[in-house]
Amino acid sequence: MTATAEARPWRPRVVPDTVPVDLAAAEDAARDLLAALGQPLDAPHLAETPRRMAHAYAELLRPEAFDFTTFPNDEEYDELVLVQDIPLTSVCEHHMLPFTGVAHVGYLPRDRILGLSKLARLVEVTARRPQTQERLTKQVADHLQERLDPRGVGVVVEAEHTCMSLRGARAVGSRTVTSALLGLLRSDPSSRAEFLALTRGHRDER
Ligand SMILES: Nc1nc2c(ncn2[C@@H]2O[C@H](COP(=O)(O)OP(=O)(O)OP(=O)(O)O)[C@@H](O)[C@H]2O)c(=O)[nH]1
Ligand SMILES: [Zn+2]
Repeated sequence: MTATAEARPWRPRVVPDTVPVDLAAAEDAARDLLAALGQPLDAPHLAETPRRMAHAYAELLRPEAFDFTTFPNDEEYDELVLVQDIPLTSVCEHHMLPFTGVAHVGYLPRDRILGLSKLARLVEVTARRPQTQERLTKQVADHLQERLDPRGVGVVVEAEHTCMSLRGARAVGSRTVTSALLGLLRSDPSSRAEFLALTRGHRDER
């Protein structure tokens, strides 16, 4: 790469793997599901519900492509970059019920820095599929490591799973915390401690 090319923003597109969505078939299936669950679908107030269910799930499962815009790290900034409290909505793959919370995503830059909003977009694109919280956390970290090649990556996710709070165990208010640390944020004790203290300190304030 020439010096001029390096000075420019670099914008590879992140395009999620998606398959075409058949909303009409989803609506029929939602109608069948509700009928099988004994719901009176001929009642006027439920007439539109299968269509809404199909659209709602399609929306929850529809990731949007985005540009992974990076810039040269001209100032050789070498401290932690951390975006806290990125809102998160995903769907648990076991029950297809939502889990919601926040992600804290950070990295230690090397040659390039990332457009800050791209950390939030990366969380969003990774969340819009049937997930476990552990996989979601690891995928965000791995993706950032592969694309940006920073010296370290840290991801903490805190979420409430409605499959555990609204039904089943009914553990209302319980939060699950997961983390993925790579590179120096995993191996260097002081970098690791700083990242975890910043994310934990933030949690304790709430
Ligand atoms: N590890 C992990 N488990 C999850 C996640 N989301 C939901 N689960 C769990 O997946 C498990 C599925 O367990 P099963 O026993 O097959 O399902 P179930 O009979 O509906 O279980 P209960 O929820 O306990 O009523 C439950 O313990 C859920 O709490 C997640 O993101 N990560
Ligand atoms: Zn679940």
